[in-house]
Amino acid sequence: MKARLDGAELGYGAATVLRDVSLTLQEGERVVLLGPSGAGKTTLLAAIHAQLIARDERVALVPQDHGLVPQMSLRRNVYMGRLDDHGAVRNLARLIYLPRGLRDQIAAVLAPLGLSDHATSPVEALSGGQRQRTALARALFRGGGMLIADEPVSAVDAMQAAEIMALLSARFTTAMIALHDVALARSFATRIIGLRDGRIRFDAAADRVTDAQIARLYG
Ligand SMILES: Nc1ncnc2c1ncn2[C@@H]1O[C@H](COP(=O)(O)OP(=O)(O)OP(=O)(O)O)[C@@H](O)[C@H]1O
Repeated sequence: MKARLDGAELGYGAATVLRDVSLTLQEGERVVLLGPSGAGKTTLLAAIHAQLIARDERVALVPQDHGLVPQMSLRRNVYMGRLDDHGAVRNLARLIYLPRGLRDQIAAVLAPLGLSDHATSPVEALSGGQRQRTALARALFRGGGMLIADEPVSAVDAMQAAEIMALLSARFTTAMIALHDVALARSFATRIIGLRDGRIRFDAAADRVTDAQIARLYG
């Protein structure tokens, strides 16, 4: 068992966003969260992330806003996926001078994401799609037992999105990802959770979720 919520109320301060959330996430599941804007997908991802972090599990995270440092190079931002593996002094030294071995490891992650030509560019000079792929590269470089990602392919074209989701599937056996593209969700997920108006509306194996159930989330 990776994570579990049992009748949880999730929200911010006194404001409850999701009520009565019960779910268990098992190793090997690829869960996609679907639901309209504001339904609580980010809130649920944050709750699962907090639980895993509290248990010292290694999680690769792709936040919706990417969480990049704009003034630093793409490859230094990717390096930051492993900051918590080392103390401050070593990190500072590496952020000033990235040793050859690490540059090579980062290059291997950049290549399949089409970012090789931009390794030394500052993130602020990248396009929206390139920034999103930088955040994905950082997650791949970090690795770990689970991926948590919030709309990780919203800024790339459909072809790239499918390729990236396949890459993520190959690298992470367990994942929870918020998506808005239903077709992509169906091709990636082993399980789909539908959220609407502060509640889980359905939670089932992907091949058992009907198009009508999904349409009702957005209707
Ligand atoms: N930091 C916060 N403080 C207070 N309320 C918040 C905060 N973050 C989100 N909310 C509220 O919680 C609700 C759910 O937001 P959340 O970001 O989880 O939805 P979402 O399904 O991820 O939406 P989107 O698809 O637009 O990213 C919204 O009503 C939002 O306004």
